[in-house]
Amino acid sequence: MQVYLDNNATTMCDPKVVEAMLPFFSEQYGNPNSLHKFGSSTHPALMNAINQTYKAINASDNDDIVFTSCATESNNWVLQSVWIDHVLNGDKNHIVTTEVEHPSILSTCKFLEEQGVKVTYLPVNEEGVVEAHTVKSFITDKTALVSVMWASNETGMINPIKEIGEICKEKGVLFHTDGVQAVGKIPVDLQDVHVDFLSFSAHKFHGPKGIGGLYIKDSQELSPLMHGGEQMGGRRSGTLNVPYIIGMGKALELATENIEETMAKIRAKRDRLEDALLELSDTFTVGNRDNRTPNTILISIKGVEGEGMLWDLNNGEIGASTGSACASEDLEANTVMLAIGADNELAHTGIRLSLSRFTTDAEVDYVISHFKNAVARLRGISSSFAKQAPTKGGEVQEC
Ligand SMILES: Cc1ncc(COP(=O)(O)O)c(CN[C@@H](CS)C(=O)O)c1O
Repeated sequence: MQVYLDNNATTMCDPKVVEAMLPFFSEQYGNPNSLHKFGSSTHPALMNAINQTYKAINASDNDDIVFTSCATESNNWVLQSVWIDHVLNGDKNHIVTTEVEHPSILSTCKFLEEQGVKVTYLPVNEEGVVEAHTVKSFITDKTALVSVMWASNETGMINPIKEIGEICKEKGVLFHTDGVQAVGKIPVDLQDVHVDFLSFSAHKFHGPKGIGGLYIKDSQELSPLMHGGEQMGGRRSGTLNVPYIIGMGKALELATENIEETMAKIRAKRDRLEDALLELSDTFTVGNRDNRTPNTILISIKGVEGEGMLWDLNNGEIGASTGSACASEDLEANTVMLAIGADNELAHTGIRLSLSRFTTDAEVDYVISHFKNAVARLRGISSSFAKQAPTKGGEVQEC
């Protein structure tokens, strides 16, 4: 049995999404900006996809949604253009973000620091969540932007975005949220939550890789990163990726049409899996389930290196990760586990399991069985663990 439990890295394209996309590769393949029928024949489906996208996040007609190639582009666009508009051409010089953002935020902030921008990387609490009062305390009159992810790709933990948005609105500071792990997974209602910018990416909610978007509140000014061609009203030049935009729209419709019911079904499987794995001695999972995306588990297994566990799971045809795929090449400790206070040894034991609406009960049963056997195998050969007698209480005593 093959079981895919790395849906926070990317998801399978829903077959219904593929079906919606197909006609726009070799039948209705015109450039939407062309004046002839080959181009204009794509417009009805494009408009439908745009409407599906607006509906999925409850954006208003006054707002802009600009299609990008991915959330990494969307994140880079917001950070670099706020720098251009409000630092280089304004009187601001400060950005507030968190220690646990995705590399596309953290690396871009590092680049901006090299250009002289002051960046505050806020700590997270023991649950991996940034607290709204902490954000408030670091905003100054020189702050150009606050950027806090809606939900963590590593832990699934959900940040207090509504509170932070109210603080930023009150202080007159622009607010960006990286919504990649929220859109299509939990309710995102931008008439209820104040954000100026929101990044999202289709391959996180069973759409195609290579298409994402940036929500821009009230269609406010934001210098373009991509010039030439004037598509999207000049906000993001480049020929529109018609099949992928249509695929993203369909994926959003499928992901959000009964989102509460879908979340409940995924959470039931996740909780059953998490409860079973926590029966193993000296394990813990990060974060309160009630404040976590319904599909994610970040579990620490004392005495078992994350990479070794991944290898064993992979041998059992189970796909998981030690954290963000972007960081999977390096054998560094999980940065989020370090940020919540785990020591370096423990931070190397994290395994991220992320389910989807396609995960079955039979797959969960298989993973439970294989995971427990793998832990027993790996602990049996672990020098650091073998000497210790695991206890129910989790406090392991020297033999
Ligand atoms: C919160 C967050 N923000 C941005 C991205 C990047 O999305 P792209 O569309 O691939 O550019 C991701 C993708 N995180 C994957 C791959 S690194 C993970 O394994 O966690 C994300 O989770």
